[in-house]
Amino acid sequence: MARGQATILFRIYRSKNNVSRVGALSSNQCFHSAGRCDKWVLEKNQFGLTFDGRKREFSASLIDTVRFHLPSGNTRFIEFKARPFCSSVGNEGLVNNGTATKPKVEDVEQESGVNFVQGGEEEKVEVLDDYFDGSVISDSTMVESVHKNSNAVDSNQSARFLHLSTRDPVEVFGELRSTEKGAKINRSDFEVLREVFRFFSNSGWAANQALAVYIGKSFFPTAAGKFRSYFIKKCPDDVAQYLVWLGPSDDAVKFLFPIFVEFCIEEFPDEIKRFRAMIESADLTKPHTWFPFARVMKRKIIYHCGPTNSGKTYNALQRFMEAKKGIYCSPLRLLAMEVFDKVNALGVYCSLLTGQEKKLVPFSNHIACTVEMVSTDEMYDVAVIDEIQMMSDACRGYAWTRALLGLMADEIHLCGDPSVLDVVRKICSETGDELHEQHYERFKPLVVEAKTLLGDLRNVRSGDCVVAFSRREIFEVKMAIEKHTNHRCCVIYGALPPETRRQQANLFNDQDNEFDVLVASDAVGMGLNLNIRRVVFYSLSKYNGDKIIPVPGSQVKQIAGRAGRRGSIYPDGLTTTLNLDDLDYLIECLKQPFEVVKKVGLFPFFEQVELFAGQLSNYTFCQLLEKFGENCRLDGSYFLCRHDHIKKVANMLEKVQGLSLEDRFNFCFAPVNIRDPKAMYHLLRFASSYSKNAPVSIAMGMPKGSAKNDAELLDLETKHQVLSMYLWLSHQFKEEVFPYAKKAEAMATDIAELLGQSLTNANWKPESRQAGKPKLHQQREDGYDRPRSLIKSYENRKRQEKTSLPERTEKIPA
Ligand SMILES: Nc1ncnc2c1ncn2[C@@H]1O[C@H](COP(=O)(O)OP(=O)(O)OP(=O)(O)O)[C@@H](O)[C@H]1O
Ligand SMILES: [Mg+2]
Repeated sequence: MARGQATILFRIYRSKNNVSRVGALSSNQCFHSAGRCDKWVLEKNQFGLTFDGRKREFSASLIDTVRFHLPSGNTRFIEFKARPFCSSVGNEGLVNNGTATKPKVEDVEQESGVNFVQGGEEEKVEVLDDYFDGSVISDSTMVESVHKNSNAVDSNQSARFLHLSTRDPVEVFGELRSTEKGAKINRSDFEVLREVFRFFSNSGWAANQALAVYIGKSFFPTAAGKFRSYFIKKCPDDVAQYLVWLGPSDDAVKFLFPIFVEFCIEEFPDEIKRFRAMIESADLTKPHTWFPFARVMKRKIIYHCGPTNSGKTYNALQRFMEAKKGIYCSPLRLLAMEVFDKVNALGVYCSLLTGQEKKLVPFSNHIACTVEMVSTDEMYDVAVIDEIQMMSDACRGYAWTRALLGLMADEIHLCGDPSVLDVVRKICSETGDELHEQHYERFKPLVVEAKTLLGDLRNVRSGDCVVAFSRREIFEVKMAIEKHTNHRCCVIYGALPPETRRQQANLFNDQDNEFDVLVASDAVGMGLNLNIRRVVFYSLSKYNGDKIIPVPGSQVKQIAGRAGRRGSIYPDGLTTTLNLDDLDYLIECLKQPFEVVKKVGLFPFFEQVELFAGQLSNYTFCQLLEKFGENCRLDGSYFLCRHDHIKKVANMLEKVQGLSLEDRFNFCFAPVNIRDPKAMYHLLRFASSYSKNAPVSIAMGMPKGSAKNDAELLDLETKHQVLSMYLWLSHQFKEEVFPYAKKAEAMATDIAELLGQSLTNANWKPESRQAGKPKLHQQREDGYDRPRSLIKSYENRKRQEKTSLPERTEKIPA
């Protein structure tokens, strides 16, 4: 090592009572629940930090700012790229310290004349156990805001308080404890001190850091209040003066915090114990350890990585069919059904398992299932997990994560775009599985037609798929096309049952009929085998349940990529927009590289929720879920999946007496459209009957025929969803309690057929399920509504940057 250089080393001590704890390192001090134990040491220009516990990596993400003193007395700042111990953002919950990230050392070299060398480029901080001889310079750690420039501090005052700022908080606290009565403080100083403590109580940083010693956020204000009374009562004069000098500031908070920790450890051992038990029961860290049987296997993972229409699933399915025993995990019922049909047609016996149906084919060793239904108890030779990028889906991601971590298969084929490749690499290195990557390109490049439809639906052509992002728009487009052209339209959107979507897809694919245009929602982006010549975006904005937003680039890519399919009559894919205004946004989306996903979804098993519930009494199930979300701990590669939908159902079922926690948990996963009051009513009815152990009736009449208007069509959609929910529950719970499953199945089949007939004839104005949803349209006189482009403003901005128009056609390589 060059002269004058120093290496950051971490020495780890086991604490006296062997307690080692996540987040043991606070901003300036090392804490663990047994108290403060650590020291900064410096030897031969090397700087080290003693730390509790065994030799292990710790997360620099838990460190905020560290200021330490070199022997010369110069104050130096080391800023570790900080993340508070507990992230208060979104669903992340507490951040675990499983993986260390490289600290960022800033400004140190310039200020100290000492070069700090960090250990290599890799993400881990090197932890050396053998370096120290234990020589300790001083307890010179102190808290300081990184933003504070020491030059700005009055140097005289600074010198005056130096002994305080560097004092061991244990010592300060010891002094407070042994003092009967503190110094007399004059009124104005007292007011300042009150402000300082108010600032401390309101500090989000302190509340976050307090979690490191298991002071929960709800208890923090109480603890801070008691700390204030205690402190002011016993405060020695020099400490009071120092705080007055610091004033209500981050510096004051960071000075007080370690003393506050000492206070809490002494004053609130029960609260700490309780909160700690709760936190530990909401521990979602190291999810790969949840599947010990999968962990003892040496699995071979093959990632088929590429854009849509590149043969990923095809190749994975070849291995699936060759295997003695295989499982195919699908993102959709529809795709599971398609694989089930295809594989059986090729002579490989295959069963089907979705939430709603179990079709057991005699002698079959293969199974096509939806990803939520995958068994982690069965052994397979080959497993396929399709659309693996869905691991990062905000709501359903956990099902893919669970399949990847838990499947007991010698060979697992993952098919998807490259967005989760990095995370999968990381997961495989944790699980010890062998990862092979196979990269794919589209069979034929996708071509953008820059002419667009010039805002006129009369320019649609045979083989077009017009994509709109609401049910209302879909029907308006269908009506306009059928009114102003000779084309007939098939329709596909999310609320339709898979059978109906399939029937519509077949109608569109079949060349011997007049249905040659497809009008579809984003539901077309995945799963269906469609012969699309050109994907035309009617608009590129959609309602996200809250506001109208531009459709995300990855989704645009996925949908546009449906155009052109190997082996179909349209092997070359084209895409464009209805309006010229939207074109640049489309091109931009297609050119965007796949985003690299950093985190994938997790959701607790029932057993984990049950364990957590054991720590809390008198909480409703919905409140339990909320608390779990607030307090769960996650490793850096995972997020907790959104569960507002689950909470909404949990809330509704609160009034149903006699359901066990497990029943509630299972009912909450029933497939129900929470925005459809009729469907919600039926779910409530099903749960009420179930809780009384009474046979659950369907209590719903069959419609007389196909729909004559949109209200009747909506009714058919709802009826099918309710039947689908009944079937799902019948598989989830005891069949005796849902004795009409066969009848429900027959009714569902008939309704899916009626829906197909209704769509073929539909020529009415659509109604909305939800009143008050913002409209995207402005009425035109020539018979159809034209979307008002939100992309336009975006485009205008872009246009100012560019002067030339796009080329007439543009090839997008992927
Ligand atoms: N080697 C092949 N021989 C014959 N047909 C193929 C071959 N590879 C792919 N195909 C066909 O090309 C089409 C697209 O392939 P596939 O569905 O596997 O693509 P993908 O990359 O999984 O796309 P998606 O994004 O739609 O899931 C399918 O109809 C498939 O049957
Ligand atoms: Mg595929």
